[in-house]
Amino acid sequence: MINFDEFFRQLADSDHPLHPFAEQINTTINSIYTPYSHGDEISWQQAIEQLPELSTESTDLNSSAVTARGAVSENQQQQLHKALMGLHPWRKGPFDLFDVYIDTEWRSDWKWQRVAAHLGSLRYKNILDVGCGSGYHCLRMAGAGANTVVGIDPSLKFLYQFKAINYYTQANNVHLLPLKSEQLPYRMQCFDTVFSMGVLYHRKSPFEHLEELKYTLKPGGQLVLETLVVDGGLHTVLVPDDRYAQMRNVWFLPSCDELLRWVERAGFINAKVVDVDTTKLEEQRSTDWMNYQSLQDFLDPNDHAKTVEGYQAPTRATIIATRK
Ligand SMILES: Nc1ncnc2c1ncn2[C@@H]1O[C@H](C[S@+](CC[C@H]([NH3+])C(=O)[O-])CC(=O)[O-])[C@@H](O)[C@H]1O
Repeated sequence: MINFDEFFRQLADSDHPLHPFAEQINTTINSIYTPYSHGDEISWQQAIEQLPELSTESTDLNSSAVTARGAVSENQQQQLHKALMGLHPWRKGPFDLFDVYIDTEWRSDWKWQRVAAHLGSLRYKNILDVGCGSGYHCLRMAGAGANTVVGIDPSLKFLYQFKAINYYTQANNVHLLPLKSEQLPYRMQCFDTVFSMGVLYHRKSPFEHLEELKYTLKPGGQLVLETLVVDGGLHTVLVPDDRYAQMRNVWFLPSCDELLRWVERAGFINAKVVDVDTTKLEEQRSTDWMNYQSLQDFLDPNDHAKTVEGYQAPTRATIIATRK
């Protein structure tokens, strides 16, 4: 099972920025997470139990693959590979544990490289990563010197993947919780930076999401918002008829200008687009560690500028803004 003891142990310190919310977060987690009520959780737990005991001699949270190194035998590597494969599919990474390289579906390091260049220093910051997946970016934030990183994601399997990784990377200031942003305590106003990357388009109400993000931040805190956009000017928004790039749960894809307007109307200032990037086939692809379909299968085979549904191919913008 996923155990949050270390998180709550740290929150018991009255100086911890999340201290005032400990009880409320605990109540919420208890109301939504009943160990082993998900049919696959036993097999994920078994994968964790099969991880070999290895002693981490060094870690590197600052290079493209989040890395743990140490002495390891060939036998132990095989055991590690097998246990980690028990948590397939691996979507966000890459990771390198004792020379077992988890070549994830996404080169999340490419996104981090595009985004991190515009953030300023993360040193001593308290950070929230909404929709954190396996926690890859959370670990990169810790590598950049963050004080505390809280990642939230409703998908329990990602928490197990993080548990496996952090068993070796041992970043005890990074915590993943099985929460949606809607389930966070209202008006926490305790984070210096909030990331929402790849989440806004999954929300039926983008303004509610922007409000949730705003109230997690201290006044003057920084929003880092990454989401799918379309070409066009102000007042341009795509609402797909049904699926978008085969995804069922995609709702609003604004143009960059329209997105900036949303962010400012939601109560942020100094909003600016720092990056726009059309996802390349090399950035999101099937690998041994994610052997289902991937971007190539979601694009028009005759015209990679379009999705199979005929929409603009996935293009993502990153916006940085400040809470008023
Ligand atoms: N309401 C919600 N609250 C919190 N998380 C949510 C919610 N809805 C969906 N998610 C979670 O948001 C993540 C979106 S993926 C981005 C991962 C990472 N950030 C990345 O930038 O690579 C999308 C992509 O593939 O880019 C998933 O893990 C969902 O479970």
